[in-house]
Amino acid sequence: MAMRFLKMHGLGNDFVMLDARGQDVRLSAPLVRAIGDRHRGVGFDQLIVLRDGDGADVTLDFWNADGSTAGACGNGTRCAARLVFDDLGTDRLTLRTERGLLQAEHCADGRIRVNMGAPELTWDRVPLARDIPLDPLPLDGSPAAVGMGNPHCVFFVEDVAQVDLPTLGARFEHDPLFPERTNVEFVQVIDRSTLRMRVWERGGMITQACGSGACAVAVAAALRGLTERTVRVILDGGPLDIDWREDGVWMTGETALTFEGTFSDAFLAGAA
Ligand SMILES: N[C@@H](CCC[C@H](N)C(=O)O)C(=O)O
Repeated sequence: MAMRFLKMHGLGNDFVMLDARGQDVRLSAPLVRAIGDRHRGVGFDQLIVLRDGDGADVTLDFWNADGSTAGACGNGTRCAARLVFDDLGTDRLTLRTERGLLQAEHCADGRIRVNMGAPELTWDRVPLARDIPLDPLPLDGSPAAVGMGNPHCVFFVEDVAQVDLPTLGARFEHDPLFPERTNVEFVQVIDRSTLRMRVWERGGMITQACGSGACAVAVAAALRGLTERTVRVILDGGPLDIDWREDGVWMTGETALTFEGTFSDAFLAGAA
C-alpha cells in the first residue's frame, strides 16, 4: 500500500515524518535505512512516526538513519508539534515520547517551543557504563555527560572550527563508557549567554543541528558555571534558544515544511 510522507527540518536537522495516526504502520530497520538513503530513498537525519496519543495529543517514535532508535529528538519533536498545531488549531499541546510527556507551545513569532524535560544527571540514567561523576569524565578532553532522554558527551573547546568532528565524533560515539553509544557535542563559550556548538549525532553523522544536544550543552555549561541557565546556542544550521527552568529545559526555534510525497509500491516492496 502506498505510504505518504512529509519532509521537514529544524535548522537543517532534517526529518521524514510518517503520520501513522489512526493507521497500523510497521517499520523495520531495513526499511528505515532504505528511506534514509539520500540517493535511492529520501534521506533524513531522523525518521519520525506520529502515532495516536494514548492520553497525549500525539505519540512520537524516533529512528536514526542507521536503523537505530532514539529516546529523544528535540528538533523532530518541534517539527511534529508544528504539524499537530496545524491540525488542531491550538497553541499548546502534549506529546508522548519514550521519556514521558512533553509540552509544546506555538510562539506568537511562529517558532515552536518544547519542554524537553529535566536533564538526567546520574550515571545510570545517561547512561554510563559505571558509577562515576558525570563531569569531568575520564576521557581525553575531559567532557561532561548529560542525559536528555538520550545520551550526550559534551566537550568544551577554545574554537569549534578547529575540531576534527568526523574523527572525534566517531571515536567518542563508540567509547565503552557509553553502553548505548552517545551523541557528541563540541561547544565554545562565546559569552555567558551564547554558545557555539557543533555536533556528531549517534547514528554516525554530522548534522546541522541537534535540539537535545543544544539542551545538553546548555545544562553542562550552566553546571560548570560558564553561562547563565538561559542561553542562545548557535549551531551550523542556526540558533536555538534554551531556557533551563525549574520545570524542565525549554527549547525554542524555527521549523520548516519542505515537501510531501508518496513512496512507490516498488520502493516499499524492495526495501522490506
Ligand atoms: N537530532 C536530534 C537528536 C536525534 C537522536 C540522536 N541521534 C540519538 O540517537 O540520540 C535532536 O534534535 O535532538
